[in-house]
Amino acid sequence: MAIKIFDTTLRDGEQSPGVSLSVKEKLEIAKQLAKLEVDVIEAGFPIASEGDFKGVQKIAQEVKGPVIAGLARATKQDIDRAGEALKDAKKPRIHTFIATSPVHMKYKLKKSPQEVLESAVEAVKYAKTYTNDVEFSAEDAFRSDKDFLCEVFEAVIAAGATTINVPDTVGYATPLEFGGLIKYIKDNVPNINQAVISVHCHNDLGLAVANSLAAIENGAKQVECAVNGIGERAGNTALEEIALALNTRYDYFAKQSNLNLKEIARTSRLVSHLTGMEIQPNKAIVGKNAFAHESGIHQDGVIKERTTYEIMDATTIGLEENKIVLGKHSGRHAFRQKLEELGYELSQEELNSAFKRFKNLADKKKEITGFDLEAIMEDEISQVDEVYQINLLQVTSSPGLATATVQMEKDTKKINESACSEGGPIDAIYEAMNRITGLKCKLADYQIDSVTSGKDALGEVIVKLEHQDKIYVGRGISTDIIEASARAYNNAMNRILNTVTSDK
Ligand SMILES: CC(=O)SCCNC(=O)CCNC(=O)[C@H](O)C(C)(C)COP(=O)(O)OP(=O)(O)OC[C@H]1O[C@@H](n2cnc3c(N)ncnc32)[C@H](O)[C@@H]1OP(=O)(O)O
Ligand SMILES: CC(C)C(=O)C(=O)O
Repeated sequence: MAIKIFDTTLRDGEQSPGVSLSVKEKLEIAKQLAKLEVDVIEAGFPIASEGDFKGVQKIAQEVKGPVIAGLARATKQDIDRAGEALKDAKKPRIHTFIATSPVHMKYKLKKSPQEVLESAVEAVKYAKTYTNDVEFSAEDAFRSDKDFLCEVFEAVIAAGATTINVPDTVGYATPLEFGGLIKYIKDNVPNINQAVISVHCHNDLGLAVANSLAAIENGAKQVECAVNGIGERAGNTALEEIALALNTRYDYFAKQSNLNLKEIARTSRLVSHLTGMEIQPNKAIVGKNAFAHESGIHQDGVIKERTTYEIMDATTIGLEENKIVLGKHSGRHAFRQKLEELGYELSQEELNSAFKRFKNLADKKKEITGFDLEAIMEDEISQVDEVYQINLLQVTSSPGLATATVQMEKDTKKINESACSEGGPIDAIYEAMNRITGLKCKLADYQIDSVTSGKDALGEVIVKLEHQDKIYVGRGISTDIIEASARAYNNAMNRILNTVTSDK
C-alpha cells in the first residue's frame, strides 16, 4: 500500500512566522498540490479567521482529487466551522486535535487526562456528524505518557476516527525512539487496524524527515508534511524529501507515495514565491544546488557516468537537467564540455591556454556563465603572438593626476616604467606602455562595455591605435576595467609589433 501524503503547507506551513496567504494564493497552491497528486490537502484552520474559512471553503469547492481537510480544536464551535467550510468538498475530512502530554494538559488546557480523553472522544463523535472521514491528533504525542496515548487512540478509534495522528509537536524525538513509539501504538491499541496511523513531525532538531521515515518503517501509513519543509518554528517534514527518499530508496523502504514527482520542482517554486520563504541553496531535492556540480572531479565523474555522483535524476522532479556550474574548483573535462556546447572545438593546447584564463577569472568571479566563456574565447581568438606581456600594473589616482607603474616582459627580460598623466589612470598606463615598447602610436578610440552582469561582471575594452597611418584594434577583458584596458592596449601593440619592428 502506498504511503499517503497529507500536505499541510496551507495550514501548518502558513503558521511560519511572516507568512500570510490570500484566498487566491491558497487556491493556486491547492490546485498545484492536486496536480502533484497529494492524497490530502489540509487547507486551513477555519475558525482561525474569516480569510482562513474562505480559503478552506474555496478549495473545498474548486479543488478536485485530493481529500480536503480542515483543522479544528476539540470544541463544537471549531468543528462546526470546519464542517461548514468543507460542506462542498467531494471528499471532506475534519481533523480534530487535543494535546495529551502532561505539560500541555496541565498548563495550557488546564484539564485532567480524563477530561482530555472525554473531549477527544466527544470531538470525534461530533465531527462524525459532518463526515465519515475524521482524523484525530494527539498533540505533543511524543512527550505524552505512552499508555495514556494508547488509551486515547483506542477510545477515538472506537468513536469513529479513521486516521490517528502522532505528532512530534516540538521536534523532540529521535528516529529510533519515534519509530519505537509507532510500534508501541501498533502493539498496544487493540483496534488500531481500524484506523490509518499518521505522523506529523517538526524539525526543531533537523530530524523531522528522519523521524517520519522511521515511523514508516514501523507501520505509519500517512505522513504529514509541507512543501519546502515550511511550518511552525523550524518547520515540518519536507514533502519533497519524504517523496524522494521513498522513491530513491525503494530498495530499502519497499513503499512509495502516490505523488506525481514531476510536479515537485514547480510546486516548490510556487510555494516559495507565494509565501516569500526563500529556499536555501543546499536544501535537499529543491535547493538550487541540489543537482549542481562545481568541482572538477565530480564534474568529470558525472560527465562520464551521471550516477557516479548523483543518486537522483533531476528530471524525476521536473527539472530539465542537472547543472554543471563552472567555478574555481572546475576542471578541464567540464570546461571543454561547456565550450563544446557553445560550439568551440579546441586542440589540447588551445584548451590549456583558455583554461588558464578561465581559472584566473574564476578566482575573481563566483560563477562563470556562458557569456563569460564566450568572452574568454573571443579574447583567446583575438590574441596575437605576444612580443610583450604585462606582468604588473600599479596605479594611484587623485583628481587631476594619476601615476602608473607598469612592468612588461619581452624575451624573459622585465622592463619597468612609470608615467604620470592628467588624463587619468588609463592614460598614465598607456603612456608607460608606450615608453616600454618605444612605439609611437596614438589612441584613436577607446570603448568599454560590460560583457556579463552582476557585481563581478566581466568588462570588455576595445581600443583602436593609430600607427603609421594604420589602425590596429586591440581587445581585453577582465573583471577589473584597468586591467582590461591595459590588456586591450597590449593586444593592439602586439598586433603592431607583429607587423612592423619597433619605432625606436
Ligand atoms: C500544534 C499546532 O500547530 S495547533 C494549531 C496552531 N494554530 C493556530 O493556533 C493558528 C490559528 N489560531 C488562532 O487563530 C487562534 O489561536 C484561535 C482562533 C484558534 C483561538 O483564539 P483565542 O480564542 O483567542 O484563544 P488563544 O489562541 O489565545 O488560546 C487558545 C485557547 O484554546 C485552547 N485550546 C488549545 N488547543 C485546544 C484544543 N485542541 N482543544 C480545545 N481547546 C484548545 C487553549 O487552552 C486556550 O483556551 P483558553 O482560552 O480557555 O485558555
Ligand atoms: C495539530 C497538530 C497535528 C499539529 O500541528 C502539531 O501537533 O504540530
